[in-house]
Amino acid sequence: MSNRTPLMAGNWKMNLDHLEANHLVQGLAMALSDAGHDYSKCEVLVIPPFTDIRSVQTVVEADGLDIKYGAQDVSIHDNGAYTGEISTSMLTKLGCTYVVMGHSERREYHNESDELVGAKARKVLDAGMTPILCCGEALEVRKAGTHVEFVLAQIRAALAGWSAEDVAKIVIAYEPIWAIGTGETATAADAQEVCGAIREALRADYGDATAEATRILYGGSAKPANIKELMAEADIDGALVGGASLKADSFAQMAGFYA
Ligand SMILES: O=C(CO)COP(=O)(O)O
Repeated sequence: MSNRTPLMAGNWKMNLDHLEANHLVQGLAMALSDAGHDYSKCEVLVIPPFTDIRSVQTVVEADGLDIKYGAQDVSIHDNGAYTGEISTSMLTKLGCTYVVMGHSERREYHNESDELVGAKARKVLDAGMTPILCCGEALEVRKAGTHVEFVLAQIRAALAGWSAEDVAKIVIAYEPIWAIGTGETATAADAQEVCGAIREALRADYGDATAEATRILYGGSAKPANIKELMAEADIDGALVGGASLKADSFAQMAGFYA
């Protein structure tokens, strides 16, 4: 049994306005409370669009909730002439504690490279927040059987030059692209194969302490029906959930996987 605290992270993507965000967070808090959720057994994180963060902060603070929140992306710059960008200090000011980077949708639609993803992770860590570094292969790579090498290369390129101590503070999310939003979940064994290989690569590169401390999530059509099976795997420490995080009851149920 590892001493890593499981993390259930809901990536809302480009869904829900700030009023709907209020409603979802309140509903989630209520569903978790009704289920007697023990936050020490599973951390609960919501990752709304930027425009919802202030509303989420207001609900979380007013109701004293244990739900954490973060952002889906961030700039590598501090401030200045970067139209459309959001800085780490804007996020910390709003109480964000996590930031996602390198999601396959941003790599694909915004041409984000491993180097840029790594620079974002560095910026987020330096700002005192936790980076959630996403990786994952497309269907062609999976079919070619080179998915493990592909994913390890993404992670190694993003984290080049990092210290073992810093790597231990991040979260890695393995999201096979063919399983995102398709209803096609990787089997628990498929997910474990890659998550286990990631942990072994961390062990080889940074040593046992880092390999044991770094949390590794699975993402891709994770839902109440498959979460227990996924969480039973040795190297899966939580999930990065898209669709199923948009409903309070289903996301709360996932966070209570241990019950
Ligand atoms: O991309 C994902 C989370 O970041 C996964 O999305 P789905 O859970 O909707 O497949």
